[in-house]
Amino acid sequence: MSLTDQARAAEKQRVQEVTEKITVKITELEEQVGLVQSDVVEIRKHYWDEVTMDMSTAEDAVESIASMRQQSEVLSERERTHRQASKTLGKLRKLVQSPYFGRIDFIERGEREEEAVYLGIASFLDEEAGQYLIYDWRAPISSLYYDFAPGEVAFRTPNGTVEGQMVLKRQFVIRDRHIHLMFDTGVTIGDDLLKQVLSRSSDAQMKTIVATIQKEQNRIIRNDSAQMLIVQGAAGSGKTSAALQRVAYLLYKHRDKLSSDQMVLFSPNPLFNHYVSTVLPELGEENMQQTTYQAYLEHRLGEMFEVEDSFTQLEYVLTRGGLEHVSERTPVMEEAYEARLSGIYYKSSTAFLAVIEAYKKQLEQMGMLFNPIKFRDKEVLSAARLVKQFYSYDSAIRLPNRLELMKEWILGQLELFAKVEIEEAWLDEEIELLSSDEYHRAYIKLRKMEGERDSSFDDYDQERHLLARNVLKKHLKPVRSAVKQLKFVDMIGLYGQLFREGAVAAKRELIADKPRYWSEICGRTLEELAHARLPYEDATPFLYLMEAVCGFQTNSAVRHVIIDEAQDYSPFQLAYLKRLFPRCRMTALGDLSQAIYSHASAYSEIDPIAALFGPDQTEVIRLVRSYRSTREIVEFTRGIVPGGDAIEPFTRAGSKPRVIQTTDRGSLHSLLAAEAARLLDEGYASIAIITKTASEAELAHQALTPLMQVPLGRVTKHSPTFESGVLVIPSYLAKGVEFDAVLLYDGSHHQYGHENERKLFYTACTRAMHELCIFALGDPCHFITSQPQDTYVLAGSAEDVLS
Ligand SMILES: Nc1ncnc2c1ncn2[C@@H]1O[C@H](COP(=O)(O)OP(=O)(O)OP(=O)(O)O)[C@@H](O)[C@H]1O
Repeated sequence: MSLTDQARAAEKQRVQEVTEKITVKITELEEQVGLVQSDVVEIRKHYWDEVTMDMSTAEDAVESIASMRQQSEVLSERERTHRQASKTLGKLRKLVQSPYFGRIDFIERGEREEEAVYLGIASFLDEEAGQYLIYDWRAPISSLYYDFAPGEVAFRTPNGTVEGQMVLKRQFVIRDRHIHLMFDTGVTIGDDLLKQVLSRSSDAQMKTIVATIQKEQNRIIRNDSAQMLIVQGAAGSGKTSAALQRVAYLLYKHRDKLSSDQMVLFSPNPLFNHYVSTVLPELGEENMQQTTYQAYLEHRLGEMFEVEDSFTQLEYVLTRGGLEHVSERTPVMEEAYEARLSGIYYKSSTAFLAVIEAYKKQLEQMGMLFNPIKFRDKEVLSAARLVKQFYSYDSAIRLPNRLELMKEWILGQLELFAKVEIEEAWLDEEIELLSSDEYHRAYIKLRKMEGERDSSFDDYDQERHLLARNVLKKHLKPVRSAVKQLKFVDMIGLYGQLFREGAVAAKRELIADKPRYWSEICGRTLEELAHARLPYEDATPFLYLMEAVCGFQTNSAVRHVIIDEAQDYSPFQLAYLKRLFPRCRMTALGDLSQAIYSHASAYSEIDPIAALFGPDQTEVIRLVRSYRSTREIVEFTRGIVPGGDAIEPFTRAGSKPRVIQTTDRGSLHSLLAAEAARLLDEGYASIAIITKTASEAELAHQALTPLMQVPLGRVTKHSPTFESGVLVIPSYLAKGVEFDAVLLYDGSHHQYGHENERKLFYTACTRAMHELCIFALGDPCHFITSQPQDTYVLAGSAEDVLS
């Protein structure tokens, strides 16, 4: 719809006026912030001058404390004002460059006058006129912009629904205070603007989408009713984008009671953390806490074990136990591999979670294991004695509470032990080795105990006793502290017991439906535990058992948990997170088609996740439109996964994916290098050469580096960030991120010949925004050849392509 010249001129004029008003406000605020800052500095500098401290009498003391409190209140009030003003200033500085992106004219039912509502990343009030010149995109009325085309409309407010007519919907692109683009639109959010946004080059960091949020994404962002919001959406459908705008929305809506540090985002890897870390600051909000599940496991178990990470496990699975290139694989090797797969699957299932629950119940009656309490070479309390003590408590008392009683009892026993141990000769030797400092300290202490009498170390017995007590106390400290941390519970033994034949008479029945290769699984688990190694598949069950026995650690401060790539979590892991954050709401975003791990995915059936909060508290939203890739790429990739035909491409055209077949690695590398150079020439900023595994990435990087005209980056699981340019990245680390062009390193049948590699292949291909080119060393895999011929171009042999 074209705008009249008059309308254009009026909008230009308005932008000028609004940015001028914002500029004035910025100047005012800068002054205010400066003043408040000097106040804060002054108060800090003269803090104690203003406080009268006199502790002579009780009354003076009370007065002194009151004066101190008053002074700190003044200081915190100034600091708060400073923080608030700086935050507003930050928002205004963004706003002045691009004050708004949308306008809707709305007439409320029963009213005659229409109101023009301009939407930006924050609201701006003209204080003199008492009128909002810009509305925050998160304000209730702003939802009209995302949800409706002009016509009959309605929006919800805390006081009820407001109905009316939208008579105009206009979009703007304003940069550096100038209107670059402006048009009226009939559809929800004009496809033209979205097409323009999506055609731009990708970036090493994600961008906000507030100007072009789609209706179905708005449902995710503004959902405030579900305790558990499950988003199941196609690759590139905007799950992560919607989740980040949702965080901004919730921070706005609940600004009196919710702060960014009460929200936690679980990301698939540290690289992804960096990738999304600029979205909220771009919207003028502080970032929420960001972590990975792996970092949490490390934090809890890293002291006890060498904890395997999920990527090492995946690498094992994808390289078939590191035997990928071994020509003569024996049946034993094959079996060990299959056994581990079966173990991975079983240990992440809800069936195993139920086994652990049942095991915990059983431990209430029998089967607890303890580490003996040792001091030097003596056993203070044997494991058997601890077991006896444990089961002497009332069996109705919960395990963690009984362990608390045990803890007190053991500390008491250590006191008794110390009374006898103090006579031992080794203490005399230690006393002789005391430094003069330590000796002096002991003397002072003795004087204090003696009531400051001028006693000296004239009584040998007294002196020896005192010094021995000090020395013994020092040596017993680590033992006492281990007891306080419940380290006397033999957690490794307890977990191992689940896999040990006949360890506890009844427990074998706990595992009624044993998975395939059960005895191999048991053997391997016990061996790993014996070497203080914890395979990734054991980490969550181990932690769960530890908490069931010793007491659950919870974090009640966190009110909202967002789990991205939720399909990569097992139902067990999600259940664990739910327990860890008992007061939180959850948003889980996932795509079953990208479930690349061998364990059961929480997304394979919605039921187990819905059960976490109950069906009444759970809502599922599906996104089927894919925004990232061109229509041609989506038409090709959607055929790879079951149910993919439901994925709708967005109408952005590009060229068809190409498949280039070669027969030797030398020409594969020359072709890849030539293709990367061509894409750079065409102006693409980010080009990813995606390999299946990290070991393949290392090989590819080595071989390609000398052939490239630009520096070739390489992403590993330790990379905290990535830059634009050309880089080599293993498929599973490319999750969640995107590139202008993807060159799939080797999509041959040899590399992607197994059914369980389908989703990995799909994930890798769907990282491409504008160009996808798949190389194949030998025959292309059947995930390609089973696609309709017209969805890709087969570029013959290497010679054809080069010529
Ligand atoms: N409403 C929108 N307006 C503009 N861009 C959008 C919109 N929705 C999604 N996009 C863009 O589409 C791309 C994919 O979005 P995003 O990464 O959030 O998808 P995803 O569903 O999390 O993808 P995946 O599961 O494949 O990682 C991003 O470049 C994002 O900016």
